[in-house]
Amino acid sequence: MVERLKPEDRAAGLNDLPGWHMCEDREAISKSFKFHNFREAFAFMTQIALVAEKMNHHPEWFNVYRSVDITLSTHDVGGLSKLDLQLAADIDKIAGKMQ
Ligand SMILES: C[C@H](O)[C@H](O)[C@H]1CNC2=NC(N)=NC(=O)C2=N1
Repeated sequence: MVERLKPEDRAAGLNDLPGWHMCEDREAISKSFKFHNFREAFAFMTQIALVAEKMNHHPEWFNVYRSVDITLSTHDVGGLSKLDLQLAADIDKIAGKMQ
């Protein structure tokens, strides 16, 4: 069972994830991405979906046209775990490859 991160580990992890920030209303992190068009935004989401399935750790996200807003938290622990930091890093890697 994955553990909820201690505040210091959460802060350290976030430091290594530019653009990701803590949500104001809950223990979760979030980042917004913008692409050239819907096709690219959806390709981004498709690649994330494959990684998320492998990890058995799934994003909350909101897509409108070429924007994708992603929120990560670990529902099983009611907060953040190392899985959220891992998935955030993987998401940034996917976004980086698309530019
Ligand atoms: C039973 C199953 O392992 C769990 O529900 C997994 C699936 N995906 C998950 N995704 C996220 N973001 N948090 C979880 O706690 C979680 N738990």
